[in-house]
Amino acid sequence: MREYLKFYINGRWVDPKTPKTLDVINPATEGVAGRISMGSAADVDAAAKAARAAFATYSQTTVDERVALLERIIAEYKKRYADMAAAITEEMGAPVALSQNAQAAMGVGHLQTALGVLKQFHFSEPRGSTLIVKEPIGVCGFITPWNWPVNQIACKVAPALAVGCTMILKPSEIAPFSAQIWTEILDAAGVPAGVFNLVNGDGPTVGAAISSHPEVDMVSFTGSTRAGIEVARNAAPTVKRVHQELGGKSPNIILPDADLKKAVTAGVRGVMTNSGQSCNAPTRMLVPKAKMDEAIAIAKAAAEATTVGAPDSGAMLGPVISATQWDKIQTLIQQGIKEGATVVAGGPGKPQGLEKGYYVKPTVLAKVTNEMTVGREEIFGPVLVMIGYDTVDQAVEIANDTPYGLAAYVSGTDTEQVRKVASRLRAGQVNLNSAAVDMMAPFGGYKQSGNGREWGDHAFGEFLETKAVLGYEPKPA
Ligand SMILES: NC(=O)c1ccc[n+]([C@@H]2O[C@H](COP(=O)([O-])OP(=O)(O)OC[C@H]3O[C@@H](n4cnc5c(N)ncnc54)[C@H](O)[C@@H]3O)[C@@H](O)[C@H]2O)c1
Repeated sequence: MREYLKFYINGRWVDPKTPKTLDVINPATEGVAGRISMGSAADVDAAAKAARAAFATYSQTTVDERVALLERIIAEYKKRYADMAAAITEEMGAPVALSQNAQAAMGVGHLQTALGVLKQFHFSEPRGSTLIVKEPIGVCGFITPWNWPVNQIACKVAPALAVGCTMILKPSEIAPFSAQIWTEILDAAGVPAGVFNLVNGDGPTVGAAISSHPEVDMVSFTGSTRAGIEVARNAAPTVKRVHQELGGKSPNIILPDADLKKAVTAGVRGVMTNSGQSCNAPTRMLVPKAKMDEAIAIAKAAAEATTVGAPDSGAMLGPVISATQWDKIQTLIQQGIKEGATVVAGGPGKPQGLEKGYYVKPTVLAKVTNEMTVGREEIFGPVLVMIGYDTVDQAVEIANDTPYGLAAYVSGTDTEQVRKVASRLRAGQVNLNSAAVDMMAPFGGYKQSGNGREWGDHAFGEFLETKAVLGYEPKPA
C-alpha cells in the first residue's frame, strides 16, 4: 500500500494546504493500491510562486550546468528503473515486460534525447546587426494522463529543464505513482529548489488552477480533447501559450500491393499494445475491398493470439485503466454491433477466467464504415475497426475524414506510392511500413489532436521564447 500524501514544492516534501485524499485503484485487482493527497488552488499557488522565484536563477544557468543536471537525473533514473517500472504496472496495469521494456524506458529515453539535443542546440543566431535569442519561456504547467504516464511526464519535463524553464507537474490522479518516483529521482539528482514542483489532484481543481494561474507562462497538456479545450479556455485570460496533445483515431492504410500478412498483423499488434491505450494507435485499418476476406482472417488470427492476463502472468495485455474506461469500451463495442459491424474476434464482456480486474477481449470489428460511431470515436481500448476501400484516392479520403490528425500508417511495397500517400495524409506523424520508434521525430497532432510538437529538438521550441536584439553588433564608427 503506497501512501504519497505530500507534494513537492520549493525543493521540499510538504503537506497539502487542505487535507483530502484519493484511493488509487490497481486495475488488475480492483483493490486499493495506495493513497494520494488531492491538492487545491492554494497548493498550485505555492508551487507557482516557488517556480517563479527559482526561474530568476535557473533561467540564467549555463548549458554546461544543465547538461550536468540532466546527467545526474539520468544516473538517478537508472538506479530507480525497477521501481519506476513496478509503479507503472501497479497504477495502470501494464504487463511487467511492457513496463520494463517500453513504459519505463521512454522516461530515460526522453532524458537522454534532451541531453543530446542540449549539447548541440543553438540558443542564439546572429543576423546582420541583430541577434535572435531563444530564451526559456518561464514557468511551465504540465498536466499529464495515465496511459504512458512517465513517457508523457518525461517528454515535457526533460526539454523544459534543458532549456532553463521551471515547472509544476500535475500527473493523472488515477496513475500518480510513477510521478512520485519521478519526483524522488529529480530530488535525489539535486534539481535546485523550486525548479520542479509536484502537485497532485484532479483536473477541474488543480488542472484548472494551473491553466489559469497568472504566474504560469505556458501550459502543456496531454489528455482528452474535452479536457484540452477546458485548459485552453481557462488559460485564455492570461494569454499564456497552450500546447495540447489530444486524442486520435489514426488510420492505417494497407495499400493493394502491401504484404498483407505482415501489415495486418503489425496493425493488430499496434492497436492492442498497452491494451489499446495509446493516443497514436492505428485503430482504423483501411483495406482494399478485394482483399478484405483475407485481411479479416489474418486479423482474427492475430487478435486471438493476443493473450490477456494479470500483469505478472506473461500475458501480452493487462487490464484497461478503470471501471469507467471498461464501461466506455463495452458501450462502444455494443454500439458498433448495433450499427452493423461484425465481431471478428473478441467482443463484449470479460475474457474467460478474468472476472476480477478491468480486462477487455482483444476485439476486431469488420464491416465498419467511417460514419459508424466506432469508425469515428476514440475507443481507447484493444479494439480494431476494419474499413474497406475501392481506390487509393478513396482510402486517403476516408483516412482524412476524422476530426483527429495525430498519426497515420501506410503499408505498401511501391516506395513512391507509399510516400505519395503519406504526403496526402493530414496527420502529425506518418509511419511507413511499420517503422520503429524514433525518439527525435516530432510528435503531435493536426486538427483536433492538438498543436505543437513534443520529442527531440522540436520539443525545445515549445519551451522557448524568441527575442530579437537589434543593434547587437554596433555599427562600425
Ligand atoms: N496526443 C497525445 O500525445 C496523447 C497521449 C496520451 C493520451 N492522449 C489522450 O488522452 C486521453 C486519455 O487520457 P485521460 O483519460 O487521462 O484524459 P483526461 O483528459 O481525462 O485527463 C488527462 C489529464 O487532464 C486532467 N484534466 C481533466 N480535466 C481537466 C480540466 N478541466 N482542466 C485541466 N486538467 C484536466 C486530468 O486530471 C489528467 O491529469 C485520450 O483521449 C488520449 O488519446 C493523448
